[in-house]
Amino acid sequence: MNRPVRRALRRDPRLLVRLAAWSVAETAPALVVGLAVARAIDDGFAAGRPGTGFAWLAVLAAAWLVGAAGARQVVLAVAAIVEPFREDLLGHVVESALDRASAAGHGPGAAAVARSNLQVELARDAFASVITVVRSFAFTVVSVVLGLGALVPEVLVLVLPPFAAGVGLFLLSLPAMARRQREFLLADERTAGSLAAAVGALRDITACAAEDRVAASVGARVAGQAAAGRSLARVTALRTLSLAVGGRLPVLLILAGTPWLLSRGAGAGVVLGALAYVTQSLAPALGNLVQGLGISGVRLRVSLDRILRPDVPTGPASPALPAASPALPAAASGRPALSTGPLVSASGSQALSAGPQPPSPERPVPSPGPAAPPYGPAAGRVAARNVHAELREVAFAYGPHAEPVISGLDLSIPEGDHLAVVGPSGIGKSTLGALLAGVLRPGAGRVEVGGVPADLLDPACRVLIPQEAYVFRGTLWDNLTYLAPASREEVDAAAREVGLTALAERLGGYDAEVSSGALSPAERQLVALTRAHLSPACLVILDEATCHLDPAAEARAEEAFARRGGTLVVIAHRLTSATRARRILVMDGTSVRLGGHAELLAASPLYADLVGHWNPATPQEPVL
Ligand SMILES: Nc1ncnc2c1ncn2[C@@H]1O[C@H](COP(=O)(O)OP(=O)(O)OP(=O)(O)O)[C@@H](O)[C@H]1O
Repeated sequence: MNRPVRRALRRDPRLLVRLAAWSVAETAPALVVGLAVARAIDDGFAAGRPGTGFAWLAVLAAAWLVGAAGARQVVLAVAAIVEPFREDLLGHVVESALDRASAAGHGPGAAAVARSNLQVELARDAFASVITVVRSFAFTVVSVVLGLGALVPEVLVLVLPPFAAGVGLFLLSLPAMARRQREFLLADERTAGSLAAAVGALRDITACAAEDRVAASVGARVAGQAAAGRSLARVTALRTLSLAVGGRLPVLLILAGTPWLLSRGAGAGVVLGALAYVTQSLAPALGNLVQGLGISGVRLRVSLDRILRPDVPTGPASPALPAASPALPAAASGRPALSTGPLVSASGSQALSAGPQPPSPERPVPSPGPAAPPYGPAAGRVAARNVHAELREVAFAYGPHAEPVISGLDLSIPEGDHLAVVGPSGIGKSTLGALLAGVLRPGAGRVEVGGVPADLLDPACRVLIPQEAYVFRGTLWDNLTYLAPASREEVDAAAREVGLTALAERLGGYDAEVSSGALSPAERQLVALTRAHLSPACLVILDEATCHLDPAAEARAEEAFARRGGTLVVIAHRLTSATRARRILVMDGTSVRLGGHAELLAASPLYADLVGHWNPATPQEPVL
């Protein structure tokens, strides 16, 4: 770790000489302050010679000017040392990235390089800060010792021992402090990283009903950070003690030793001058050292560790959610959970396996239906005997004081049903879909699927496809088989059924890389629909999942799901969806009505009204 630092310091000795020379100028006030105050009082104002007093104060003012000019040059000299250090580290980062990329056989990861660059900037700043602080401390101490020696050498006996004790205490506590500061820094980053990951994955977390697990995981990070903070606070007390001993005790000793100093011929000005040296120069220099080394030194170390030894786990710069992604259950929404890893096929395939056999990529998806075996639950989830959905006295509101979107709803959806849900926009259709999928929990009443509360149901039993379909960066094949492994024939068949074949060919086959941004909304919907079609779920909820498709493509996709078996709930975007369904649920806010198309036309004014706005002769249907 020290190599780049040593290299930077040894690169050009002239730079160090220049830095030292300007440091002398910068610390001119520290050298002069006590002397000027003492002489201004003893030889000037107290002796009735104000001219001499002002002259000494002018000397002090001149020293401040010299100090200011010196400080400016010091910044430039430090930059001259630090910038090559930065370039050195940058070169290392780029070379390592290229080496790793050529070893792995792909281009350098831009994100990794960007992260390392950030570490380089942090290391550069920390290095500059450490040089500044340590150098300033050394020059200030020498200046103060010289100044006190010139003023009244006896006072050194009162100042130096406690000051040395304070510095000693600080140096003794430094390793523990650095360690704990570093642990706190890393804990802080881990908390921020896991929070950022959780916020970025909120949709997936909700879809997978993984809120409790993610909250526990983030909570553990927060608790870890709190513990690191407490532990740091304990050593910080030592730091405060070292400041008190090194910076404040000399003041007390000078005050207590004033009679002694006066008896040795010192005047009141000398005592004041000695106090000025301690309070204006020595104590601040010690404070800066303690603060600067304790924080910047640790930052320098952590950053250099990350740059030079990226494989050493010093704490992720932007860690993914720990443990959450590999174990999250299959996405109820038909979307992958957090990562594009292999998790979903595992949980998705287990869902229908009657026994403990491992999932096989070639194993055909059993056709769901009343004779389907009990669904094996994902971890922490409950198996359902069937997917008969039952809603009893269900009420739901989006907040404790919000108007309920759904209230007193009773609904029975037998296994194998094909139900269309229609109603005006904002009436609660998606809310009903989310309750059925277990993504939302009812405020009152029960929503059960196969006798199991919907939110506790094994996610593999049902799939909810929302309006905005989710496609992750990866191959088309990975996107399609995300919820369950499938053979080539099965994928071909599902693609044909749903209407994805032409798109798959146009993209260049199943191995083509796809991403959300590269596909149109309709193409994304086709991918998500085919993925759901391939899944083992026996309860499929399409929440306007075909809204971007043209009417013919929508009809084809819906019919494919109707033929697929299992229970199908279509939250209709167009009324044609209703005419294809076996039963239609009309939601109108205060009540719901269930029935067939003809029956509802006669019995539900709202349904008749919705249909009345729709002229089947024109392609323009009312949007629900
Ligand atoms: N997350 C939420 N927080 C607060 N209110 C919400 C939330 N989601 C929906 N709502 C409100 O709940 C009501 C029902 O919304 P919902 O999306 O279920 O209706 P919808 O019938 O599906 O509408 P659309 O056909 O426009 O999609 C609306 O008033 C909506 O604004």
